[in-house]
Amino acid sequence: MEKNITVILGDGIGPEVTEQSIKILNAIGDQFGHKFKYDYQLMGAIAIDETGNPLPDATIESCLKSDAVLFGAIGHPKYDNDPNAKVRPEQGLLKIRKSLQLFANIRPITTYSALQHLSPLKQERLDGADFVIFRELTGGIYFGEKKINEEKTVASDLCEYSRPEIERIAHLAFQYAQKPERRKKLTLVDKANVLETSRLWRKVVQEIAAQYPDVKVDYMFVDNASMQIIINPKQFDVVLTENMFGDIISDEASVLSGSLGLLPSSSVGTGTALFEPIHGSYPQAAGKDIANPIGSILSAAMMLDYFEMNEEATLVRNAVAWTLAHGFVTQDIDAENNYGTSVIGELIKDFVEQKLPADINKKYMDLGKSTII
Ligand SMILES: NC(=O)C1=CN([C@@H]2O[C@H](COP(=O)(O)OP(=O)(O)OC[C@H]3O[C@@H](n4cnc5c(N)ncnc54)[C@H](O)[C@@H]3O)[C@@H](O)[C@H]2O)C=CC1
Ligand SMILES: CC(C)CC(=O)C(=O)O
Ligand SMILES: [Mg+2]
Repeated sequence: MEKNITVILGDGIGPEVTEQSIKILNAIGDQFGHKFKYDYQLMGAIAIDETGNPLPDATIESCLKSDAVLFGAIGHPKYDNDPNAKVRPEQGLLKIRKSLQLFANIRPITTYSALQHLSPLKQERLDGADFVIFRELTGGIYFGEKKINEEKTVASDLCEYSRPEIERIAHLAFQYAQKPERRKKLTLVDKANVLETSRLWRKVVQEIAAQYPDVKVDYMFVDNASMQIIINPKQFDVVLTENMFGDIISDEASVLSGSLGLLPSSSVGTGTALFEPIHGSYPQAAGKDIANPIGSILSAAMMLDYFEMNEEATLVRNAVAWTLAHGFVTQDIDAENNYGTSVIGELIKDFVEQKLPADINKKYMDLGKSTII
């Protein structure tokens, strides 16, 4: 198969984690006879520096023509620390999501037995926790009208949702909950005791639920959900929620996995799908070869699933699980015994290429690691 992929490296650690995913996609291509063609485009602070625009038209044009988009991260402290900045990297990200109508951001929360010692939770609470967050991505407070008065003393951000915006992601989430591998449970996370938008979400979800009688639905306020994710994560199967709540609770849920650097996502809608790790540009780590590339690599695996290359995706996920189980981890997972971003990427690539254990042993013993395959 041949696939055209728009690659947006972005800012901070975006380029170095995405580079690992490209290595692995190329290895998958060689192994399975696929051709992945990449078109590199700009977005974020780097795009502002080079063109004055956080999302140049050329980037959107490339995305619209491609089979999928692989994205790293955007964001730079020079904008984060300047509340008066007129143009910001994040505007590029919001605009690409809107332009490609990526209304559903799917964030699987996976736990790895090899990493459970990292969690502050008791193991029995965590063992087997596995849920998927369906985060609405093109509506809500991130997209509502923004205002600030002339004196800069009062500001507001409008949170607005329409029935069709809720319906389309709710159907996707219910259909996902019906999959054979799921536990047929959907939890709507909202703040319906306070917010009118949340009451609309509840009403619409209650109506739609009737079309999915095999899926058990429950409703949870976001403040309680934030606590339940930590104390009883196994109760969740599919979590459906609005844009900002989904953004926040998914970063929180990454603690169950062991690091924000581990979690991938896919964003889907009516056009080209986009795949990105859930983390940001982690500017403190940029260029240091210390960031965890696994969130990006697993996003590439989600892209392979989207291309219906399921065997290929499974191989990448197995490779990731293998590295974690054998202690090949970055410093966010183990502060004392760790490897660089590029070594982890290289090792996952070697696994995908099914290099002989003896070859892998030699290579990684040279790096000072003795427990191999
Ligand atoms: N999708 C995107 O492009 C996103 C961009 N941002 C932007 O990123 C910039 C930094 O934002 P932060 O709030 O610091 O969030 P962040 O996600 O970049 O980093 C938060 C913390 O998570 C950890 N972390 C994140 N990614 C990691 C990785 N791959 N490996 C190991 N540890 C990792 C680090 O401890 C880091 O300090 C800001 O400009 C923000 O606007 C934030 C979130 C998403
Ligand atoms: C930078 C924001 C616009 C987005 C974000 O935090 C996210 O999508 O996870
Ligand atoms: Mg976020």
